[in-house]
Amino acid sequence: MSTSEDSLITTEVSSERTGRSDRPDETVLAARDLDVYYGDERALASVDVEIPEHKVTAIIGPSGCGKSTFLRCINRMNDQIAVCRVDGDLSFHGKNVYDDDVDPVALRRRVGMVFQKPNPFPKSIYDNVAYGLRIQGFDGDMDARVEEALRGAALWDEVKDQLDSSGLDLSGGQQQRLCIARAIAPDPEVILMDEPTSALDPVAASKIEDLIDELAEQYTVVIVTHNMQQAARISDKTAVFLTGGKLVEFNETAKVFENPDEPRVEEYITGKFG
Ligand SMILES: Nc1ncnc2c1ncn2[C@@H]1O[C@H](COP(=O)(O)OP(=O)(O)OP(=O)(O)O)[C@@H](O)[C@H]1O
Repeated sequence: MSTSEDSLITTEVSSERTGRSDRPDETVLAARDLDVYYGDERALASVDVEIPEHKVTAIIGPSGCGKSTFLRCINRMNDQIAVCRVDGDLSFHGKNVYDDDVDPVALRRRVGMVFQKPNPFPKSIYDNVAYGLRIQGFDGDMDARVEEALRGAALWDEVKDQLDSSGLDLSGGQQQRLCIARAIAPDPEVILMDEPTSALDPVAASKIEDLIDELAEQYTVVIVTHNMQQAARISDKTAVFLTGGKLVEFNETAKVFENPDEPRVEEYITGKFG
């Protein structure tokens, strides 16, 4: 097993994440014995994990190991896949989100999502951000909320004079920040991100990484990434899924990257497979 002097990847694990790492963990999401099937195929197998509030949790692992499936369970996006079946418990503040009395639309208001490919609506920048608020029947100061969300997504200064232009006319990185503004406008507690930078150039990706660091002050962030350097740079906790949909290691990011408990995780992180 490696020691901290013999780190598994070249990127340093940041230990100074604006004081977040020193805060004790308060569980906001917990999976217990979570199984997910697509028809007869099991995509997640007995997953147990506790995701802490106001921190960044990275989900890593080889292709097809169930990372996106796990993310989509959290806000019940898997409901839209007819063959998908979920067993076990996935609780948000102690309430199983799969209980009959949970309204998935209300859940998604509290657990927002940002996807791999920026997907703004073919609407103005303003209307993209206002969209979710209008659906909610928000009757407060819309201009102020739109500005606040765009500022929160580090986009306001770039777009404040063109709020009526189409969101589709922005660059890829700006479009992704617009999608983040759209996700935070309804003031969720959790933001799920499924490979949010993989379609972006390195400069745009780096801006999103900085933004994720800021967002974690206010929100709980769960991010799926294929990029291990990114996971090491931006996350407080790392969950490693391996083939068969098993969560094989979950710990502080520094521990996972510098001295993992599981030999298979070390092999994965050092690029021996995956
Ligand atoms: N809509 C679906 N219908 C049927 N099977 C699916 C569906 N979505 C995912 N699967 C299967 O579930 C397993 C896990 O897929 P998932 O997309 O969650 O993995 P992943 O780790 O996110 O993969 P990647 O890194 O390639 O995006 C795979 O075997 C995949 O084929």
